[in-house]
This record gives sequence, structure tokens and C-alpha cells, in this order.
Amino acid sequence: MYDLRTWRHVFKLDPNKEIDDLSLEKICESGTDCIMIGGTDGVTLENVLNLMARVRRYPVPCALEISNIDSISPGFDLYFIPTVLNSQDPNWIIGHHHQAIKEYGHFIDWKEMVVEGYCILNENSKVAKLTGAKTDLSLDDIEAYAVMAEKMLRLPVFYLEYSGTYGDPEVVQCVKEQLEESVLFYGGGITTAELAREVITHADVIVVGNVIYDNLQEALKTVKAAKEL
Ligand SMILES: CC(C)=CCC/C(C)=C/CC/C(C)=C/CC/C(C)=C/CC/C(C)=C/CC/C(C)=C/CC/C(C)=C/COP(=O)(O)OP(=O)(O)O
Ligand SMILES: O=P(O)(O)OC[C@@H](O)CO
Ligand SMILES: [Mg+2]
Repeated sequence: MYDLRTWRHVFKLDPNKEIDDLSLEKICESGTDCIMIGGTDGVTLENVLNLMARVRRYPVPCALEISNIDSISPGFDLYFIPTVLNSQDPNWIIGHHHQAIKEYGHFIDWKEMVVEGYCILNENSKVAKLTGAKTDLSLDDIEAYAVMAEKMLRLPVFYLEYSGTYGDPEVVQCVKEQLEESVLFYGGGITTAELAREVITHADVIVVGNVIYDNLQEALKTVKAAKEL
């Protein structure tokens, strides 16, 4: 249905943050490949539905990145299901997923689900704290998670997550070299077109989040930067 291998850029909108109509219009009409709705905390069915309804006015694909069971709603084009490979708590690897499938398995259209193998690398991020991610990893450790995601688990997406801080482009390049099939998502600290341009030379898809709320003009420039490569 959607070929992630053709994507370069995703805007991640946090349902727990305010965005005015004009800013949302600019984001949705920016030429990004997808609007992903998701966040770590304060994600409720109400704020997810509200944001989905507003994004739905535009033709851009709209995806939900599932962070908790209670805020899952029908009506999205795609659902991204994170599994945090470097979490030290099995609930964030398979536990919540097991519970969701046990309760709602018969509703799931697996063609719409994209499982993302997360490797979280910013120890100070909310998501690292929430999931108990082991972030003091060597390059060998990170590469092994990438190979595990692709070869062992056959996940469509491997997600290098530096949420809130810009990561190391060399790490991104080394991880990219490990992957043949899984699409490499990079997210974290992309605050300028220049950083977008740098990291898209290593990752397949860049995910841009916080700068939408901090500096909309710069956020919009990351789309062209990602696509001009
Ligand atoms: C369509 C329909 C109604 C279907 C129903 C059937 C159904 C329930 C399908 C789902 C099946 C399934 C397997 C669900 C998984 C359930 C679940 C809760 C899994 C856990 C996911 C997980 C590991 C979450 C942890 C947090 C995480 C990785 C969130 C992703 C977003 C993220 C990294 C945000 C970063 O945070 P950010 O907002 O940038 O932080 P700041 O606020 O600091 O900026
Ligand atoms: O908010 P930023 O730091 O841009 O990170 C984007 C995304 O990877 C968060 O899940
Ligand atoms: Mg954020």
C-alpha cells in the first residue's frame, strides 16, 4: 500500500502539544511523505482523534505511532508499532504488544501495521526513561540491534532514536551499512535544513518532531533538504 522505501521525510506531531491551524496547514502541505501522530506522554484518545481529524483535511498520509493501547483509534492510513529493542523491560519489547493482540487481535488489519525496531540512544529523553532503555551502547551493540531487527526479526523499520538531541552521523552511516532490507529511520534533534541534509545522506528516512513547535520555518525547510538528495 505505502512503499516506505520511497519515503525520505516524516513530520511527527505530538498530540500533547498545541498547534494552530495555519501552522498545521503548512506542515501538511509541506511535501513531507507522512504525518506521524505520536509522543511519549500525555497521549490520549481525545487528543489523538482531535489531531487526526485536523490532519485529515489534507491529502498527506496520516499514521498513528502507537504509544499506549487506550489511544488507538481506527481511521489512520497506517499504524507504526514500536518495539524498543534496547529496553531492559520486556513490556516495551513485547509485553504491551502481547496484551493488545490478546485483547484486540481480531480487529487488527496487519496490512496497515508497520513494526519499528527502536534503538533509543539519548539517555535524557522521556522515551528512554519511560522504557528503561539501555543507552550506553557501543557501536557494535547498536549495529547488532540493527542486524537483529532485520535478519532475526525481519522488521520493516529500524529506528535510531535520539529524541530531543542530534545524534552521531557516523553511527547512522555504520548502521545503514548493516541493513539491506529494513528501512532506516533516524529521529532526533533535526533543527535545521543543514542537519537534515547531513543525516539524510546516511538514513533512509528522517523524522522531524520538536522543531515544528520551536521554529516552524526551519522545520519546513527540512522537507526540501531531505528530498533534494
Ligand atoms: C485500528 C484499530 C482500532 C486497531 C485495534 C487493534 C490494535 C489494538 C492494534 C495494535 C496492536 C499492537 C501490537 C499494539 C501495541 C501496543 C503498545 C502499547 C505497544 C508499546 C509501544 C511502545 C514500545 C511505546 C513506548 C514509547 C514509544 C517508543 C513511543 C513512540 C513515540 C516516541 C518515541 C516519541 C518520542 O517522544 P517525544 O514526543 O519526541 O518526546 P518529547 O515530548 O520529549 O519531545
Ligand atoms: O523531536 P525530535 O528531537 O525532532 O525527534 C523526532 C522523533 O524521533 C521523536 O520520536
Ligand atoms: Mg517530541
